[in-house]
Amino acid sequence: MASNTTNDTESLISTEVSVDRTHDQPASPETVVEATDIDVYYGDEQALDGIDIEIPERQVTAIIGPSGCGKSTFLRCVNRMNDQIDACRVSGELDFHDKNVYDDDVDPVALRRKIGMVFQKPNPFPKSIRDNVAYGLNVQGKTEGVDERVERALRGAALWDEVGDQLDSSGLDLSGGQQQRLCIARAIAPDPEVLLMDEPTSALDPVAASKVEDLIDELVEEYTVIIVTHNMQQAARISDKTAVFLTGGELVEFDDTATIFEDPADERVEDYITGKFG
Ligand SMILES: Nc1ncnc2c1ncn2[C@@H]1O[C@H](COP(=O)(O)OP(=O)(O)OP(=O)(O)O)[C@@H](O)[C@H]1O
Repeated sequence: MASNTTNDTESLISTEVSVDRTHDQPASPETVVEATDIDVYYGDEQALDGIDIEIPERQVTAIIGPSGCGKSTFLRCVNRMNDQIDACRVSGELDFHDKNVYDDDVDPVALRRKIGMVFQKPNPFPKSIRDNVAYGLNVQGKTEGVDERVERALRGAALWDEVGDQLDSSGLDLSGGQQQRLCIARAIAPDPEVLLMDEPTSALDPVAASKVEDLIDELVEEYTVIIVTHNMQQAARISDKTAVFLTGGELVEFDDTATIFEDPADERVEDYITGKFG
């Protein structure tokens, strides 16, 4: 423990945040995404300061921290969604399988097929369920096996049983929780390796949020998941690793989730986890 508040902290943790991740993990997983000295500026304002992190394959990595500390900015660095923000400038190296995604020869659209993204608010297109899921495949010009891939993605997103007989209905007619799982199906249909999730349950009711959490637990068998969450209980429940960002855009600690919540090395992390600030 980093400070002399050990007993207070333990009692808070035991009542408020329980780490119950049971996902089987390989002893030494491969690194799939590696950031080295990533700085991000919006105009003159620095949002991230020298981020170094290695994200392991087929695990859930949670990014937590107070509002404005750069969590979403980091997530958007990974698949270059920040390219779409004019004022945003990124420096440093962000490797996906040892290839810097900021190299000139990287096509961001192709990158985003490999590194899909799910947002806070479900954002299905005003199209049928089938066309929502097939969207990425259509953009790629894929015509063969589309129906099979739509079914596989909907099954993967735990939605097939609910919508398999109404694929021509509008995605907008689904409930919020179903819409979010539809967006997850859309993200996994092109067969990505990494799923970036930016507070994917915060707009959902508790039952729908719980379904998405269960789904993440299944998705990680096939995909690497990086999830931004404000909900520390959720991070403790679903993640293998946790990265704690603090104000100033600094990554102050990154470790196994159990270590972050039960025995953090940095006093500021302990203060944040125990609700002393943020
Ligand atoms: N498009 C943008 N233009 C200018 N500044 C931005 C933009 N997006 C984020 N910022 C600034 O960058 C900093 C980090 O923002 P970011 O949204 O990444 O933080 P966050 O930790 O995800 O916040 P929250 O938890 O509130 O969503 C903040 O100061 C924010 O105001």
